[in-house]
Order: sequence, then structure tokens, then C-alpha cells
Amino acid sequence: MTSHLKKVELHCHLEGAAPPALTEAQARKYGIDIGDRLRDGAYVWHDFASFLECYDKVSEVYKTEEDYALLTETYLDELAGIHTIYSELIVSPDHGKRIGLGADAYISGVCEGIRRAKAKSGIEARLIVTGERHFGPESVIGAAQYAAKAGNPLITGFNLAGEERMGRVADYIRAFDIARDAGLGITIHAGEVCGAFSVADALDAVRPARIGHGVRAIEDIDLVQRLADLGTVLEVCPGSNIALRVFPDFASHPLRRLKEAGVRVTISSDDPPFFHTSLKREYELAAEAFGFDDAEIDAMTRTAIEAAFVDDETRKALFARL
Ligand SMILES: Nc1ncnc2[nH]cnc12
Ligand SMILES: [Zn+2]
Repeated sequence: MTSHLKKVELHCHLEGAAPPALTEAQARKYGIDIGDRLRDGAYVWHDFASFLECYDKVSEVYKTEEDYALLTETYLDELAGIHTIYSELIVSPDHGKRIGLGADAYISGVCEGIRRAKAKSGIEARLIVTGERHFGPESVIGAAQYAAKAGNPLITGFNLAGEERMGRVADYIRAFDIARDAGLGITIHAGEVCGAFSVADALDAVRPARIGHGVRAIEDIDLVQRLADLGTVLEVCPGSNIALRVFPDFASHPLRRLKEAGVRVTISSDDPPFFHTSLKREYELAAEAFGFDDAEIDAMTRTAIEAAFVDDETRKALFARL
């Protein structure tokens, strides 16, 4: 039982957290046929590429500033209900542009959702702006420029997500330079769909403080040691990895092996309803599938607070709430 534990989440894509019932209601409201992507209360996809397509299609039914406020508030309320004290949401202002809402209104809606949720439960949240590889390097640079210039105190990080098989991390260096110069924390999706080389790529080209997933580093034991030596924090999402068949089952998932090798690991839900999971379930899996006790799970939560993209005062306040 992990229901009593305080929780922290560093890796969840906002649109990826959209509850199917809310998405259905949104689709009805706008007269959008989403039947090929959402059936019997579950999102429909069959591999990583079709998951990304499904994700983009689902995102299209969230159209207004208020839609984003509601989506954000709904997810953070759910997290607060399971004793989550801090959440980092991966957001895509580019998506706001693509749907004609505009990046500023998109972010403003998300920030309103954070404000409403925090007023109810005290949950703290920050935003990680992401570029999507499958929209190309120019769009990723645009996302970094937006994050750098936004001057929004809730935007504290920059990420690279999307189709990991498109390009190499080095192709996106300019975007990371812009983000780093603006003082944003850096995290990169790697070692999820692609093998250990993609994690090495991220370290060689950018050396981010954190890596999204990174679990396929396990294929190269020297790389695992390098992650441990550097203190790079992995945002591990076991339920997502099993749903996407990165590993066949929890018994072969490397979370425990990485932790025992000295790598700093944390647990998150990624795109929870798409992967039939939730942060609640991920914490339960840590206990039941990986055999971690409460102290070990708390240690991962502490690692997440250490690695959170927040100012020192907020970090101190989060530690005090543990
Ligand atoms: N798990 C994931 N990997 C890469 N890009 C994503 N975008 C949303 N979820 C993602
Ligand atoms: Zn992700």
C-alpha cells in the first residue's frame, strides 16, 4: 500500500493526462469525430507512432484557454487527491499555435488551472515547455525561444519529446543553448524507443540534469556507470514502458537494477490514461512489482524534489511537506 505516501511527479504530458471522459465531452462539444482514437472509454493506438498520432488527435479537442484551464485543474486535483505535493507538466505552446489558440492563451489557460488547483489543495506545479522532434528542429528552436522569452515564473524547464527515431540530439543543440541561457532546467526524452546510444547522445551533446525515461541505458553497463557518476536523474515511467512494449513485463524492467547501480531514479506516469496507468498505480507498482519498501519509495520522491526545476525556497518548502 502506497496510498499514504506523499508523491511527486516530474514527467507527465498535459494532453497525455486527459481523462477519456473529458476528451469525449470535449469532442461532443466541438462536433469532432474522435471515434477512431477513443473507443469504449479507452484511447486507441497500437505502437509508438500511432500513440503519437492518437495523442495529437486527442489534443485537438482542447481548443480554448478555458479548456486548458479545466484539463490542468482536473489532472492536478486528481494528483492532490493521492497526496501529491508537486507536479511538473510537460506542455506544448506550439500546439496552442497549431490549433489557432496561440501560445500565450494556451499557457495562460494552463496557469489558470494551476492557480485553481493550488487554491484548493496547495499542490505546487511547474511547466516544462517541450519541443517535438517530429515537427522538426526549427519548431523545437521556436519552442525554446518561446520558453526563454515568456518571462513566466511557472515555466522552469525545457524538454525534447516526440518521435525519438527522428534525428539525433545534436540536431537540436541550438534549442538547448537557448533554453539553458534563459536559466531553464533541461530534460530530454531518450532511451525509451531508441537504445542506449540515444542516452549517450543526450549526455554527449547536452548533458541534461535529467533524462525522460533513459531506461534503455541498461543495455550498456558503462553508460549506466556514467549516469551514476554524473548524477543524472532518470524520470522513469514503468507503466508507459510496458504499455509501449519497451520491456515485455515488469520482471524485466530495469528500474531496480538502475537504482542498485547508483543511478538517481524517480517515478512518473508519462501519459497515464493512454497507458492504462496513473501516478497512484506507478507508486503501487514500485512496491508491488519492484518490491521497494516505503523508505526506498520515499527516497525516490526525495530525489524528485532534489531534481525539481524550482527555486531553492520552493524546494525547501516541498521537503518540509514530505
Ligand atoms: N512517452 C512519450 N515519448 C515521447 N514523446 C511523447 N509525447 C507524449 N508522450 C511521449
Ligand atoms: Zn514522456
